[in-house]
Amino acid sequence: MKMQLALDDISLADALVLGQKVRDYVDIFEIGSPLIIEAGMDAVREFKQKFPDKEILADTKIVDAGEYEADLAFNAGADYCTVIGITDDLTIKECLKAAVQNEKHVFVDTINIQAIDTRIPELEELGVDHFSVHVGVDQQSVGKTPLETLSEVRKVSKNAVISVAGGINLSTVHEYLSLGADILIVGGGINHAQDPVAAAKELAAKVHHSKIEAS
Ligand SMILES: O=C([C@H](O)CO)[C@H](O)[C@H](O)COP(=O)(O)O
Repeated sequence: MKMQLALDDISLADALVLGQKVRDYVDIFEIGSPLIIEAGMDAVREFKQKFPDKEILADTKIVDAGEYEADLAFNAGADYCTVIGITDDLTIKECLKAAVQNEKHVFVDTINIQAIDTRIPELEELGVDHFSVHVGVDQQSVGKTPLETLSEVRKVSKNAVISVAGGINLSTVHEYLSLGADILIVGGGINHAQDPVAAAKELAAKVHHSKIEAS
């Protein structure tokens, strides 16, 4: 299992400093949506340049102009971008087209998909093979977690790469280790920890010792 660090409510300068300190523990650096809004694709470019041995995910959360926006992320050096699963199939297909052209990948974010059992097969029919099971920060504030959706997606997905995100931290990580995700995403659980480097180290030890390997 891989660990992805989501860099969300942090400045680009601070993110680069944190990235340097935790680089040994992190497999994928995620340039989070708030950081993209603040710093744009320069954040992706800077991370790719400073950490060429790491995978970079741009959490673009695309909802329209799929090919154009996905290209922005790939051209900046992202290995992955994200598109919202409840958006139009045309947009999903345009993102997939950009991914194929750039030899990169698109994660479809499951945020707010109501019917997992029908939407996941529909998306796989379009060619989707990467899902990010995600409960956003606003839904987390009313007690939601991605646990149930992760089990559902694992059950209905044919063979996709699956990541999981939404309030995962040192106290809750054990609940996710055996549920079949390939990538565990942590944002606040590291960034907001009292000691972010120690939290990253401890989380990585658990995640990397989990039996499930990312493809
Ligand atoms: O995608 C995210 C969210 O929508 C804010 O952009 C976060 O990166 C994701 O939820 C992981 O962060 P935590 O929930 O703080 O672990």
